Amino acid sequence: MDELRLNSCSYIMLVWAMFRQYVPYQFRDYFTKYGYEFYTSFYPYIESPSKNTPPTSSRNERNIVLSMDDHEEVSDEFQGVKLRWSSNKKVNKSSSLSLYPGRDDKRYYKLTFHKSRRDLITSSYLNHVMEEGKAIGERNRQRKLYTNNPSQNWYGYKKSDPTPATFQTLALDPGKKKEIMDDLVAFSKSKDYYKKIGKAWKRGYLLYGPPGTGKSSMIAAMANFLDYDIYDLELTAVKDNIELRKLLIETSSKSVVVIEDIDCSLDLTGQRRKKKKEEKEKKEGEGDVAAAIKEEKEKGQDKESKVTLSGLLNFIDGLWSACGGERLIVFTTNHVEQLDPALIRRGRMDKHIEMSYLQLQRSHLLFDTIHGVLDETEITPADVAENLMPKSLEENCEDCLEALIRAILVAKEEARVKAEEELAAATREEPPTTRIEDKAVESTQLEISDTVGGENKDGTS
Ligand SMILES: Nc1ncnc2c1ncn2[C@@H]1O[C@H](COP(=O)(O)OP(=O)(O)OP(=O)(O)O)[C@@H](O)[C@H]1O
Ligand SMILES: [Mg+2]
Repeated sequence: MDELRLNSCSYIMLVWAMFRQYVPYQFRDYFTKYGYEFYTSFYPYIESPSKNTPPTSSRNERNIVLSMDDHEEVSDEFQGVKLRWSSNKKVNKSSSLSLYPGRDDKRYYKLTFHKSRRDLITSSYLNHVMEEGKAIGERNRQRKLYTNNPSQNWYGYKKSDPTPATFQTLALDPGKKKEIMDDLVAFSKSKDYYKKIGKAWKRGYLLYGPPGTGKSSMIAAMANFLDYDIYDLELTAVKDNIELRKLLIETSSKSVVVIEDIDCSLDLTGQRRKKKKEEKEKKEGEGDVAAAIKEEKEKGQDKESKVTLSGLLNFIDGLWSACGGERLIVFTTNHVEQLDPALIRRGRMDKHIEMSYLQLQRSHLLFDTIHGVLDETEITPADVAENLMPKSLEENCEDCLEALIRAILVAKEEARVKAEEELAAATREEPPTTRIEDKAVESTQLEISDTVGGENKDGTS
């Protein structure tokens, strides 16, 4: 038996070697194609990875993409109609002489269906395939975070992965969170609406609130929720309005263009006010003040040659903003009151979202303690996130919550001492010196033992 097997293998090897030696490359393809069809008619399995087209997936892709091998066939069904796709290649005549035959062959897919269903296939099936292909491409594209870095002759974008914050990880009033998510979904599905009213398919969001309240986290959550790229635009790195327009044109659709801390990105907000102030001072004849402002203006002349308020307004809703679609423009600021009203009016910043100090939801035995100490203490989600983060593997939920209570008490004591200092400064008395940490830790022990060790304050255990 072994001898027979050995002989048949050697015969096959001999035939294969003669085939590759004497059959010209162009004809080989016919033999392979019909040989393949003959083979698959007996062997119903599909092998993967196939020889020429291994499965592909990029770092961030969620699914593995299988592609077809040469001469492979795949059947499909659309509205009850059976179709067959086969992968083929057009052999390039010159490639038979080259060292690497086959490298310049043209590969294509052939679709086979019954001619009576021609209309259905050409009118709806092919569109369906294109839409599906686009949707898969969108789902599998690797989203990126771009920033504008000034370089020698043009502003390029550096790419890296978007940050992981999501609406699930964002501590925010549930009603407010739902309102924002619904607004985003409505925007992403309103391509036809914007087309009908003749408006650019874009929407502006202004996120404002104290430092550490989650503005940047909200941007990442919005981009992750809609699967958008993020273009983090550093205005101070932009040479002038022309450059700004160029950067906008280079942004792709399905993206969020972000300008963080807009109030201090550039002195945009003061420009109008400064001009008004100059005119007012001039009218009132206070020559020296006007001269001083004029001199300051000359000194900072190069600053005004950068992006101007009108350049930014055009950036947001001028003609340029209509090129490309499905884009969010997000500004963040800690000082919304300092922004020029024209910059944040509806139509530019359509939705204003205030990110504020944390209101804690009822969640844990220590809640009452935290709620009690939280009165009049302003604490940002950033502070809470930092203190709730376990500092070692041994720390558990209780340890983190106690660390949070300590931090809140320290913040409260700091606020009390600061208020006393301000009061003393106002009435010229020396404030009592108190070591904040000792006082806070002492009252923490008191608070926690009341709640956790013994009974709750209200007598429940
Ligand atoms: N609402 C929140 N929910 C969850 N984590 C938050 C929230 N707000 C802040 N954080 C945490 O605090 C850190 C700082 O938050 P973030 O950078 O979003 O604040 P910010 O409002 O942008 O601050 P700044 O105004 O200084 O830029 C983040 O790493 C995040 O983990
Ligand atoms: Mg921020």
